Amino acid sequence: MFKFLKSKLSQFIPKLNRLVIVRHGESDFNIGNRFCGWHDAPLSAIGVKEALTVAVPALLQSKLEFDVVYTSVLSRSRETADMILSNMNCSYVPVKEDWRLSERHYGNLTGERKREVANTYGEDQVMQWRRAYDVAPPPIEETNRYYYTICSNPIFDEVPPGHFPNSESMHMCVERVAPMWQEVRQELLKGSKVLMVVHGTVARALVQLIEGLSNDAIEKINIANCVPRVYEFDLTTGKLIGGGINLGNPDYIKRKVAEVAAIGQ
Ligand SMILES: O=C(O)[C@@H](COP(=O)(O)O)OP(=O)(O)O
Repeated sequence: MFKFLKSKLSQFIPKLNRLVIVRHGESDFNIGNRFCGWHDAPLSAIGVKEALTVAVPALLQSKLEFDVVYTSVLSRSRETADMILSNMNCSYVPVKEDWRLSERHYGNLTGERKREVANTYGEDQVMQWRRAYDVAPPPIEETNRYYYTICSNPIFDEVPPGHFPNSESMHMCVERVAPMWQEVRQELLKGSKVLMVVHGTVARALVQLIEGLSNDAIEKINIANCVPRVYEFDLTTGKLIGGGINLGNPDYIKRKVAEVAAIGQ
C-alpha cells in the first residue's frame, strides 16, 4: 500500500526544471553601437518594444512561469525584467538584483563607437577587445567622460572593496559570474523556476558555464536582445538535458545575432 501511494505521489513531483536567460532590450548605447559596459544607459524605445514584442510573446507561447528573477543593478536589465513581469501579469514575482550580473566593464572604450574605434585601431583589434577571452580593453581613464558617473554611481555600492574593475576581459567576467551561477543553480535544483535578465557578455558567460563550452567556442557566440534562451535540468542528477533552445522566429534571431556580431556603422 505504502509503495503504491509513493509511486502515485511521485507522478506529481517534478523531474525537471527550466532556466530562462534573456539579454535586455536595445539600450541607448546599442543604437549608436557604442561600448557601454558599466555605464548605466537606459533602454531605447526599440528596447522597450523588443521586451514587449519579442521576449513576452515567446515566453507566453512556451507557457513559461517564474518564481524568481535575477538581474543586474544596471537599469537596461532591470527595466527589461520589470516589463517582462508586468506584461506576463506576474509583477508579484521577486526580482533579485546583483552587481555580479552587470555587463563586463569595457574600460576606456566606454562611450566610444565601435566603428570609429575600428577606423582608428583596425577591425581585428576591435574584435580582440570585444571577443578575445583573455584580452581586457585599456583601463578607463579619468579623462573618459563616463569615468566619474560610473565610479560614483550608487548602484555599485555593493561591489566589495578591491573588486571595482577599471576594465574586464571575458575571462574576468566569467570569474565573477561563476559563483552567482552556482547560487542560481542551487535554487533551480530545488525546483524554483528562474528567469535571468542580463547582458550580452554575462549571457555568454552563463552559456559557457552551463554548456561547458571551450574558451575558443564562446568567443564565437553572440546573443540577440530579448530572445529567451531556455535550458532544461534533470532534478535528480542535476545535469543539463540537451542544449540551450532559443525561443522565437529563427530568421529574426539569425538576423539579430549577425547584427550583434558586426562592428556596425
Ligand atoms: O557593453 C556593451 O557595449 C554591450 C555588449 O557589447 P559587445 O560585447 O557585443 O560589443 O553590452 P550590453 O548591451 O549587452 O549590456
